[in-house]
Amino acid sequence: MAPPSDPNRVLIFDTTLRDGEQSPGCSMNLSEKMEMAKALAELGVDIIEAGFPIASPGDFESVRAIAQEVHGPIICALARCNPVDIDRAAEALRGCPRPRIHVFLATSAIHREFKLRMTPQEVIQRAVDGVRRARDYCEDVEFSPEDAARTELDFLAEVVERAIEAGATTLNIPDTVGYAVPEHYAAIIRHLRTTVRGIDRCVLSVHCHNDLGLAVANSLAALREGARQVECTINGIGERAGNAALEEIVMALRTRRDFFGLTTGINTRLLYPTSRKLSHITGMHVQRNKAIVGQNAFAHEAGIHQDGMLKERSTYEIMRPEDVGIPRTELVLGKHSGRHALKQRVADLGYHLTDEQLNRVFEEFKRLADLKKEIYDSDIEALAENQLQTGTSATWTLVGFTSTAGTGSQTSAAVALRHKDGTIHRDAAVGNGPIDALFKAINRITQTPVKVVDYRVRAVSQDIDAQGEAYVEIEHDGKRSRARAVSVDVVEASALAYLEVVNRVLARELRSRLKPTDHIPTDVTPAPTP
Ligand SMILES: CC(=O)SCCNC(=O)CCNC(=O)[C@H](O)C(C)(C)COP(=O)(O)OP(=O)(O)OC[C@H]1O[C@@H](n2cnc3c(N)ncnc32)[C@H](O)[C@@H]1OP(=O)(O)O
Ligand SMILES: CC(C)C(=O)C(=O)O
Ligand SMILES: [Mg+2]
Repeated sequence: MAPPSDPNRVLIFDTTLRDGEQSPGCSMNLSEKMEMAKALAELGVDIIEAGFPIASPGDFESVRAIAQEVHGPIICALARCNPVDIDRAAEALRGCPRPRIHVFLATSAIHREFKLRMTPQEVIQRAVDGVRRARDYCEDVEFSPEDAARTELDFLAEVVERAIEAGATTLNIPDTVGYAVPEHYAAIIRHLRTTVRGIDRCVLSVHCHNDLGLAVANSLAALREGARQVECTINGIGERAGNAALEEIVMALRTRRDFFGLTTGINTRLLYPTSRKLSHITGMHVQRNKAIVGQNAFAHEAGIHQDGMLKERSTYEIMRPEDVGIPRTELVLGKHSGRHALKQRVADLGYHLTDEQLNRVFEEFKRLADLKKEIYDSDIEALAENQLQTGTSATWTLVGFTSTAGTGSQTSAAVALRHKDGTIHRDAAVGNGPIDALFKAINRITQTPVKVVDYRVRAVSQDIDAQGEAYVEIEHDGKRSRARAVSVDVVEASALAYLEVVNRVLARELRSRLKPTDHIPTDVTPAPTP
């Protein structure tokens, strides 16, 4: 592939399905890889490395299917510098409108001596033969001198030059073991750009691992030196500590365009949905404080920050959550929060307190926050109710339920609820699984259909009789409510959490009838990006 006509355009080479899949616990089957490949194409990546066809019949099939069905990006297959690997890669890519074969061979002294057991001259010859064979099949050939960052610089330059002469069109410089630091890696790229003949006709690429937590920093340093393809993965998954995270590189380039002056073709609003899709498929969760896509990436708990955010979001946010596909900034109430954020949340929950009442709620809130890790809306409501004594207590309580589920049979649930007037109401429903059936049965009784936007269960203690915690987040009338409940039975925990949010919706409606006032949204209205 020739370099892009725009010298400032960075090509995003996604290797989630190859290097990412090499993460322990991240193997994907054909249909999962296909689903991810389609999501990556929609995200706007330029190249998808779909797999390593010689690795297994399943990987061969995945590359073949993606090459046939996913159009738009270049589809790339990995091969060692072995004829059999290259032939297999070419076979998997047959019929692909935009194929690329990626051949690699380690060049560092450690790998030459101990792993490959080859002399430097043998390494050069093997690399040249591999690139030539790949070129017999396709015009777009990438070559990677594996462990480049630990390779003698002059030898690295020689191998790269010989690979270009043999027909490589993209030269990728991997920091295979995450050993480089930004200035060092930038110097390697600078050296290659200034000494290797023919390199300006090719795309210079970077591929960094995160063993020292420097994968993104190293990749960005190399882009500053003229590399124009960056290899990365969604959520930074990959061998050991992972690869450079795609979302972090893309948002660094976008947010600091003033500094880098570079662009990508990524639709950034799909970053979060794509990250969620991968977590869902692999079962590998993203840490809460992960940049860009972590649960805390746009959440603020500290009072001083929350106050700043409420006055002007750019005080504490350098990106807008909606630009990465996260619906909104979250002001989380906890022991570090202050009066401004509490006042906003209390108002959002439909309570209208005097300054004196609010001060009392604030004192109680701080006392509670010292005892609890997280403060839920239900806690704030209880504190506000205490001040107002409005009598909007829970409308419905759970009396009991049964649910039936089994292979091949339809799932159903029967529920009994007590209304606060003392009457017992019973109903039943069928659904897609016990939780769906249960929620539907509750809806039939309460006549308060709400939209579930998030639902999760997790064990909160160990062993087979572990307590299960259910988390339910719903949307009603454009407002969100969340609740958690714990029980040894996760279905019961789910029913209790769901009832709590339904009760909250009903209480809010009641309060608005008691004292109609203007709605003050909790969400922070984003200001335009500078
Ligand atoms: C840095 C990277 O991410 S490289 C990609 C790493 N990914 C993977 O290894 C995942 C898929 N791998 C596999 O399924 C298997 O390792 C296979 C099918 C590729 C090979 O399996 P096996 O033939 O049983 O070999 P094994 O993996 O045990 O050893 C690797 C062999 O390849 C050789 N080799 C390693 N890299 C290369 C290369 N780039 N070119 C040629 N030979 C190579 C090794 O020296 C070793 O050769 P030897 O058998 O003569 O000692
Ligand atoms: C195959 C190569 C590019 C690789 O993944 C690495 O060196 O890390
Ligand atoms: Mg790698």
